[in-house]
Amino acid sequence: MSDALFPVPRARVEIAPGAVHVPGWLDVDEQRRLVAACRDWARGPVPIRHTALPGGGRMSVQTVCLGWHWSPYRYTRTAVDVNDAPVAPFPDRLGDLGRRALVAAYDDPHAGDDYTPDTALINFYDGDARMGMHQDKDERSDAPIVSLSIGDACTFRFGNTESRGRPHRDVRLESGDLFVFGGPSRFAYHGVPKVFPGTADPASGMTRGRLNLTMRVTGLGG
Ligand SMILES: O=C(O)CCC(=O)C(=O)O
Ligand SMILES: [Fe+2]
Repeated sequence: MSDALFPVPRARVEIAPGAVHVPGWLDVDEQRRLVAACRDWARGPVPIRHTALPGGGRMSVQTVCLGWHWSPYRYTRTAVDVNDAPVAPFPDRLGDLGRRALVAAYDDPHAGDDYTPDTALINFYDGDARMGMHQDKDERSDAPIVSLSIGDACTFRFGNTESRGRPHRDVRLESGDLFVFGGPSRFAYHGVPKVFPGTADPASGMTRGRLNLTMRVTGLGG
């Protein structure tokens, strides 16, 4: 039976209360469109970069932001640690995608009604890039985080709200997967200990590396 004629809802997997993994949520056309848009955003007005850390190091991941610029550990309207350019606006169609994502993840037609993300962080992982366990806590809002993955698969480690340590669950995120964390899981520690090079399907638009886009509500207004 053809998927196109009889679309079947994707299975949702609840990883923790409020944290849901929806495998294969984006179809390949949506993945390709998003990759093309991310390539544009990566060029400027703020070029994608390895974020400098206060300790002197740099993140192995490369990041570019929309709506608000994130640098450790705050949001600003201009790229204070790059070229001081105003960041590209947060596009309406990403907000629409974010609202659809909540509907799918929480299996509730109204889950996205009041969701108005105003920033996106676009992360590119190549080579040995990874991301240590951290909380997304520079936002002044407890609205859910919507995370989309395209390209190489990775291990996404989803922990607890108390510490970087156990208990945690390792989830393999593949191209097109959606992961939402909100409610009691909104401030859970999470990270990406491993990316699996060469696992990307070129049909996704990514020939190498992993792209991750997270949408957030900063709660900063204006
Ligand atoms: O790449 C991912 O899946 C997670 C990214 C992340 O946690 C972040 O940008 O804060
Ligand atoms: Fe994060």
